[in-house]
Amino acid sequence: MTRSRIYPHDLPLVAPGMRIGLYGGSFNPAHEGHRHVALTALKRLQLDRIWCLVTPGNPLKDIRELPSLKTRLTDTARLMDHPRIDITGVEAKAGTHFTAETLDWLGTRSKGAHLVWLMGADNLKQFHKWQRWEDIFNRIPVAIIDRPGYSLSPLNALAARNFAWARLPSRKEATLATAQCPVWTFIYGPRSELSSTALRQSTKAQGTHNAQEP
Ligand SMILES: Nc1ncnc2c1ncn2[C@@H]1O[C@H](COP(=O)(O)OP(=O)(O)OP(=O)(O)O)[C@@H](O)[C@H]1O
Ligand SMILES: O=C(O)c1ccc[n+]([C@@H]2O[C@H](COP(=O)([O-])O)[C@@H](O)[C@H]2O)c1
Repeated sequence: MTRSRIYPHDLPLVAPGMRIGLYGGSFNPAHEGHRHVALTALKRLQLDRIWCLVTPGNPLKDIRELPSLKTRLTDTARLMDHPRIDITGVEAKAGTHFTAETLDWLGTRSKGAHLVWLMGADNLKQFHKWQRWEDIFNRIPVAIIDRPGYSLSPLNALAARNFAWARLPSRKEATLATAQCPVWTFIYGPRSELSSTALRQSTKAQGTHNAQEP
């Protein structure tokens, strides 16, 4: 049993004024670093809910070995296990792989809510490669969560430089959800070393090790 609800094909309920963090990810597999990001955002941005948008496939990643959406939804819910963190596979249903398209699709369906886009600092570094990335900045507040190895360099990346003037200072981060776009903030604080890449590598190494045992 998990306290996070799964919405395989639709969205959780929205109430006017609700502050919702949209947390897109591959979750291949989900790990405690993801939970750390979600809990940090809930607290520091004073959000009501987080929706984990489990992607049908990140357009910038090789998805040939991506586990099924169903597996990733179940595992992410088990990992998050929080009454204010919901898990949805709605992007597959909507047929959107690109975040800008997801935001188009969410438009009328989340009317009255204050949405915030959440991502780790590694994604800020390559954000200018995302489809319509400036459009994303112009339409939704963005929160970047610090990650080991990415505390400084992403701030020199194109997206951060072009929108430097729209950065909200940390002392005001709790107002991000209702601030006027473009607006973004970088959330510093405790960080998690975990990554899906490291977990996949250790699972693979474990498999090789077991296969070699007599
Ligand atoms: N430890 C972490 N600290 C901060 N952000 C994280 C962390 N792990 C994942 N994220 C962020 O969570 C989102 C989903 O990440 P994803 O599911 O791709 O996990 P990942 O560990 O980054 O995976 P991979 O190693 O395969 O790239 C992304 O925005 C990513 O930046
Ligand atoms: O829209 C894009 O061009 C785009 C490019 C790369 C990643 N994304 C989204 O960013 C989120 C994080 O992806 P990932 O693989 O780093 O977990 C996920 O929701 C992806 O769909 C979106």
